[in-house]
Amino acid sequence: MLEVAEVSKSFRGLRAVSEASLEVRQGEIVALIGPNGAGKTTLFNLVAGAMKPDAGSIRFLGAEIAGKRADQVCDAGIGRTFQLVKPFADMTVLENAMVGGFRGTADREQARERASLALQGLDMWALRNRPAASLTLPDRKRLEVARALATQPKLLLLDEVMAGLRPTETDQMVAAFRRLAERHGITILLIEHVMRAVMALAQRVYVLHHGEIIAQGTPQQVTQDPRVLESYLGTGAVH
Ligand SMILES: Nc1ncnc2c1ncn2[C@@H]1O[C@H](COP(=O)(O)OP(=O)(O)OP(=O)(O)O)[C@@H](O)[C@H]1O
Repeated sequence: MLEVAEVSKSFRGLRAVSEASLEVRQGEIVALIGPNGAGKTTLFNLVAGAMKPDAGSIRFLGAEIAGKRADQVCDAGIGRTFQLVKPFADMTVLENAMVGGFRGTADREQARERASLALQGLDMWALRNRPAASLTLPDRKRLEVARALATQPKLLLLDEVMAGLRPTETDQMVAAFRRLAERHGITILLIEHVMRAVMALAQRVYVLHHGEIIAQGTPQQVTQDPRVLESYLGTGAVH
């Protein structure tokens, strides 16, 4: 479904992503892990059209999307969340989710329907009339996912949506993503530091370090890889 091939991106001489390649198949849940500053969000930004790669190719469903604008990538079927969640505070939960629901349509009812489905899928329906400003951090994170889901993506990019959650809250979100994948066939690529979630969710994991993919495999394989232990998991930086 997604094929990232030898993609690079530098910022004034700093090579944030260096010839990185990865692929996500239809129906998979794949995790991208690595230390702070490894280039994970930059790689997401390249896929999602927020930035243009200096080199390399990014194909989605067989079509080249490298260098396309964010709205074009979204229209092609890739939804994303942002690490810093900033809902429209005065709008309700439903209205915030509807912002995603208007992708490719100006029909208010259609947007409401998509947003409602997204909120139900994340067990947030009961909160629909609350102002977003009143939400707790975990609920703001879920709302960010709901907004992305309401765009009805084929591929969902999740950027650290479980950071700051308690273990029980993490488990609830993991269960919600499992349901989404199983019932709605959504494919997920997630950046995550919470290894509890990675181990429970991901079928395959890529490890990024200094912009390079240094390991890939099942969660069990990568967590036993000496390079991964040295650069990341052994550092005590993960939960
Ligand atoms: N727009 C930008 N301009 C300049 N440098 C940037 C920009 N975005 C990212 N960087 C730099 O690129 C490197 C990779 O950053 P990135 O945010 O992609 O890492 P990350 O793996 O997502 O980290 P974290 O886990 O902390 O979110 C860092 O050194 C960062 O400072």
